[in-house]
Amino acid sequence: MSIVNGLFRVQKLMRPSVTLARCLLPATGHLSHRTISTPRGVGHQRWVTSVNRSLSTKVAEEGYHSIIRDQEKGVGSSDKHEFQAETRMLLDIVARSLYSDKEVFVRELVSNASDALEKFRFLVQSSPEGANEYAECDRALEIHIGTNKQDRQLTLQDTGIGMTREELIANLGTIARSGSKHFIEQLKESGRGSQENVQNIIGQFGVGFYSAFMVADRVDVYTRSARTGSPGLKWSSDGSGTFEIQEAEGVAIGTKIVIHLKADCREFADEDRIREVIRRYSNFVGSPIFLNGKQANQIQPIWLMEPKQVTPEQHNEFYRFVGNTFDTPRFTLHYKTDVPLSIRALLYFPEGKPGLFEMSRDADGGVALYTRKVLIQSKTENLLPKWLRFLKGVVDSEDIPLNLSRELLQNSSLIRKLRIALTNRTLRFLHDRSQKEPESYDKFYRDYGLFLKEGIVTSQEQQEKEEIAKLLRFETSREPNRTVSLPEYCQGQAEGQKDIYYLAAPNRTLAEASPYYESLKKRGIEVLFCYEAYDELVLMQLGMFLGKNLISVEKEMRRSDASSTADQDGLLEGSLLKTQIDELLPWIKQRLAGKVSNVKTTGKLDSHPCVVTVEEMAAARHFIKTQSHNMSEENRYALLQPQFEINPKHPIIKKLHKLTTSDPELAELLANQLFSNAMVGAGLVDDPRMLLTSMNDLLQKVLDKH
Ligand SMILES: Nc1ncnc2c1ncn2[C@@H]1O[C@H](COP(=O)(O)OP(=O)(O)OP(=O)(O)O)[C@@H](O)[C@H]1O
Repeated sequence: MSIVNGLFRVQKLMRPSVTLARCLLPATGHLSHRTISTPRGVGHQRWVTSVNRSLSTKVAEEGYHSIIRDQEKGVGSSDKHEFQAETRMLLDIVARSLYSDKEVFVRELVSNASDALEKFRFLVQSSPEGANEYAECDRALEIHIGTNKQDRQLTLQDTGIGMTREELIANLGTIARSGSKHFIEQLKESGRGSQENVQNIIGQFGVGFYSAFMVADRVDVYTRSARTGSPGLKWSSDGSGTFEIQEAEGVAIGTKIVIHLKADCREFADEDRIREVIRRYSNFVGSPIFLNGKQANQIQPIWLMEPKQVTPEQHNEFYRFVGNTFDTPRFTLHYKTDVPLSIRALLYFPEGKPGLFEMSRDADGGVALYTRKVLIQSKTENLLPKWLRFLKGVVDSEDIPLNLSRELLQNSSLIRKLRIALTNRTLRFLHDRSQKEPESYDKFYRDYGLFLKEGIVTSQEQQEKEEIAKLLRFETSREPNRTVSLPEYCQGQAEGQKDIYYLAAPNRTLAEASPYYESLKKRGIEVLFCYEAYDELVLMQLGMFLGKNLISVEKEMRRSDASSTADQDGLLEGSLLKTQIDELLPWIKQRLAGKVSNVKTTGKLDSHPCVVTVEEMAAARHFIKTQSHNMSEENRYALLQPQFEINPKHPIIKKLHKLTTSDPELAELLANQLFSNAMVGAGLVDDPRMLLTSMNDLLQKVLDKH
């Protein structure tokens, strides 16, 4: 008590501008040796810092500091409100949940308290009228937690922004939180699902304030907004369907949450249990957390430490804190630079595979932006490109002015510069990992390769696309079970090979048997095999790499006319004669009218009778898979413009030529079947069952003769 009184006395002695500066300081009370600009000007910093230091030392010496008092009391009548329907549903599920990690409610409430402190710090900082608009700006920004075993109570109190009556109704009566919204949506989709399902979803999103009802019979919230002249308020609910609000006296600025614990959750009234939970999830919260009067968190900004001095344990803890996660980081990128911008970055690559939620482009990024230890925004959009949304961590840049508004942050050229620098550094780091830890990198690539591909497709800069592309890996025609990068492929190219060839197929066997690959195989040219859906679209989007064109094998086949001219001259041994070809091509074209745009011969096939080529095979396949379902066959062919290429040396084609005169009906069935087969081979038929009827007609006709 005496220390607390002493503390306030010293604060009162400070001049107003100094006390304001005190609340602008990073709540850590740690020392910044730089001068921070405040709305009231620059200059008192060193003095304030030293006062702060002596105050915190004093607190530390005496070891006890608590603001929790049992002094709040509701006065007058109370208003009854109903929770929004979705909130009721959420509360209902949360209360009945057997979720084993109930302790996460502490993390959620501490995180809300910390947000409330940061919001206050930020508002005062960015508002020139800060000192007038807000009351008691000189109060210390802290979080206090009190346990009371006897009454089975847990209390969390912060000195942050607090809430007005309207805010109370909106914030604690409806679902504002994006995570909770997703939670409800998922739940609706899974038709409420099994208990296990519900638990997984809660674990994935967290449900914010409402998670308190996992452990509470009743929750009382006392709050007073920091805006000058705001009244104290009490919010109370048992989490069933309604909540009550009334005015209250004895309420300090900020928010105090009193949790009346359920009988089977009495463990959370135990100091040691809560200390353990704080250590696990909230150790690095940027403001001091006092548990029963003793500081319980570390609040050391480890991203500002020398990278070599941070232990793996510290990284693990910090990663769990910033990432809201249970795993450990697989890679850690911790670096600092002053050119071209001042950057202190600590970025983690998650160990776990990305969940469905992270895969969605709607998912938030996981990197917080600080400037000189002051949090500007926890999930800063645009700080990294969307495709790097799986990264967790912190970026601190002294070049970001303290009073830059969050809206301005979205479009700031500074943020753009930061993004470019961070992206380049991350790419360089991954490239390094691929060289120094190829096995770990390959595993990362298996888990997160899709994000890299998204980066190539979404990036606007060819140079950036190519930098990302260096990280891709493909098996090639040369050797099974071994992947190569694009630079390695280029190094292995024969002199004079101008292009990079790729082939999309579901697996190696189909790739090797592809008719489009036959001629390149004969020429001994290495081809990248793409087994993943979208790979070919990614390479098509990439277009070029190190000045070489990326060409699909289908395109290569279609574009080379030279050899087919040779065919048409009848130069190839065992081929149909030119006169026969001249008869056959128009005949086929007529029989396949409405389906093919052109029929020609090719010298690039050996064991296959024919293929279909289209202008851009990857785009065509994507179109067939995603958009062609409601389209007539006629329109589909009109859009695809397939070119039918036949092999004039192949026995079936030679036979076809004969049949055009000896048995035109059978010849027509055969031509149609060959075309349909080629369309299947090209991956341009979404359901091959369509072919069965015509195939049976053909078989029947052939078997008639026997
Ligand atoms: N201690 C607090 N002080 C002031 N406002 C609070 C406090 N706790 C909660 N709130 C308000 O209630 C709102 C709802 O809280 P909840 O935890 O459900 O979601 P959230 O914190 O907004 O979610 P998210 O973490 O996704 O941003 C908060 O956005 C905040 O405005």
